[in-house]
Amino acid sequence: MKDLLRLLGLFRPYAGWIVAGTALSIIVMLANIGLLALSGWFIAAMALSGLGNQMINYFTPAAGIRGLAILRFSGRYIERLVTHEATFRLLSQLRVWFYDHLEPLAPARLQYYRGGDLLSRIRADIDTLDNFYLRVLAPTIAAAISIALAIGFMALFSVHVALLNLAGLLLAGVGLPLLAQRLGRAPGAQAVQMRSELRSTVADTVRGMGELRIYQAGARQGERIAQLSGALITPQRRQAHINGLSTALTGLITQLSMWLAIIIAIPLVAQHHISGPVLAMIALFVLASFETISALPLAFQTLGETLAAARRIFEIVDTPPAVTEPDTDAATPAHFDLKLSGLRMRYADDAAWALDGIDLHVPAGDRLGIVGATGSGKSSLLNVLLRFWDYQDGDIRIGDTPLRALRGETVRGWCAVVAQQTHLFNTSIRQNLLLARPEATEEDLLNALRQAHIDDEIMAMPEGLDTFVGETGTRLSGGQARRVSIARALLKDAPILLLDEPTEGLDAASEHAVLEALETLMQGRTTVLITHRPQALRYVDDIVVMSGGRIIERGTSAELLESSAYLERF
Ligand SMILES: Nc1ncnc2c1ncn2[C@@H]1O[C@H](COP(=O)(O)OP(=O)(O)OP(=O)(O)O)[C@@H](O)[C@H]1O
Repeated sequence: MKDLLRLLGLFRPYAGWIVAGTALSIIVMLANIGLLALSGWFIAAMALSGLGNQMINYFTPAAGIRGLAILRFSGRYIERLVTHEATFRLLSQLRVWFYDHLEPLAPARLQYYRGGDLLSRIRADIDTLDNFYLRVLAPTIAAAISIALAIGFMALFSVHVALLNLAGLLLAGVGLPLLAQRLGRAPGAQAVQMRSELRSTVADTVRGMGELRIYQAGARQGERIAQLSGALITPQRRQAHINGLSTALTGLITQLSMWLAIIIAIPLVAQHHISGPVLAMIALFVLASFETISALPLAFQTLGETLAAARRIFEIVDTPPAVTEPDTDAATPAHFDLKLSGLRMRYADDAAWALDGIDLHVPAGDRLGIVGATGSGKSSLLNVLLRFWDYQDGDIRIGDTPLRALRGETVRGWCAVVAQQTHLFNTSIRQNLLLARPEATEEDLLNALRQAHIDDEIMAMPEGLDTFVGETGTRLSGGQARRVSIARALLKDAPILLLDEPTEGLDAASEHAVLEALETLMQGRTTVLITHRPQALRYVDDIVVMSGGRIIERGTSAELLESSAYLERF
């Protein structure tokens, strides 16, 4: 119930559209019932007048029938327009709303979710939420109002028939759907879960296609996907059975109600309470009134699936970000030097300290190299500086401003990052560069590429700046991708530069080219360079050595690099 109310709250901004769509579907339903009932009356009245040789005004009912028919199809057309427009508006807003909540969780809180699972929540679960309006909310409200009006109208002719009709409608429209919902809840939730699992596995498979081919594991992975897909059929089959049974029972109740209504109404004709044509009208009215509840079984069945999707969405939306942001930013510092004192950080309350009492000072414009064995805490330091993770003890200042007094967005705006795995989007080199500065001119882009020592190589490609880089930059060599990301960092023109193993995995020639590009990038910027490569360390002023989250050695680059024994350790 709590989830349902919360879901309703999400739809509140679209109340106008929802009311319009619902009102139109009520009009269509009532026009349909009216059409059938009036036609029944008209045909019976015409037949009786023929038998009794009586005059009858057939213009008015004929016009009424035509009017109702026009109202029915034009109403249906406008209703579809309105409900679809509302659906698309809702859908786009829901996605943006979800993304707004998702973004602050990256990367810290999202590391526990599989990529495909997140994708499934963004796409399929949001689509399922959208069913709530089209298949649950609108049909339920429309049915409730239409039933009240229809039964009120029937009571004008016969209270008994009205009560019988109401009982039939409640049984088919509420009793059956409730039963179907109970039965459909488990397979509904199961289907959502399994679809998400299937999507995650397919996404994983597509990403790992290369490895699967190398290890000839494609067939095994294919079998796994087939198994998951086969398993999904079981809850879907159960849902289909429930659906079919509920449709069949609805049909049965509809027919029974009509026949019982005729049986109740025949004595009324005999007692001259109603005329013969009204009997025909009553029978067809009862039959047609069941259209009001025709969408309810599906509505109740969909509700289980929708609520399961809503819970998965709310689970993410309710996750608190790893870093608590201040409402407003403190003043921008005059100098971008970095001061860390007594800094301690761990990823969970019961985890070991990833950073355990770090004291550091990088004056503005200076370059600090950090080395250390794997797991010594180097990347954790960058995670904290970038406000992706919070720290538990100690203090970090940019200039004189405490890091915690600054919003993450602001801090990240002052930092350019080049890492071993800087992500390039599957679009053109131009678009990848514009990410850093959307307003950059062609000349700015070429300048950045020149400074990153990659302009010649890119301009030699047939499509130059418009060359597509492929998924995660696979159409570029490792060194080229690294230099494109350096050009991007140059365009950003940020005062602080964070470099995480920027030359890792490159051969000597590529490393040299990347280091030349980095040399330009580092000019005048406060730089923290994490690296294992002795070549790279020649470009920094000071070096600290980390181990187990602590700084165990520090000195100038010249001092430490003199010791060859030291270099061999990392
Ligand atoms: N996202 C994370 N969640 C939980 N623990 C983490 C996370 N990232 C790092 N750790 C842990 O924190 C410690 C420090 O890891 P960190 O990645 O900072 O080391 P590193 O020196 O950068 O290592 P490498 O050179 O391999 O990148 C390790 O024990 C690691 O397991």
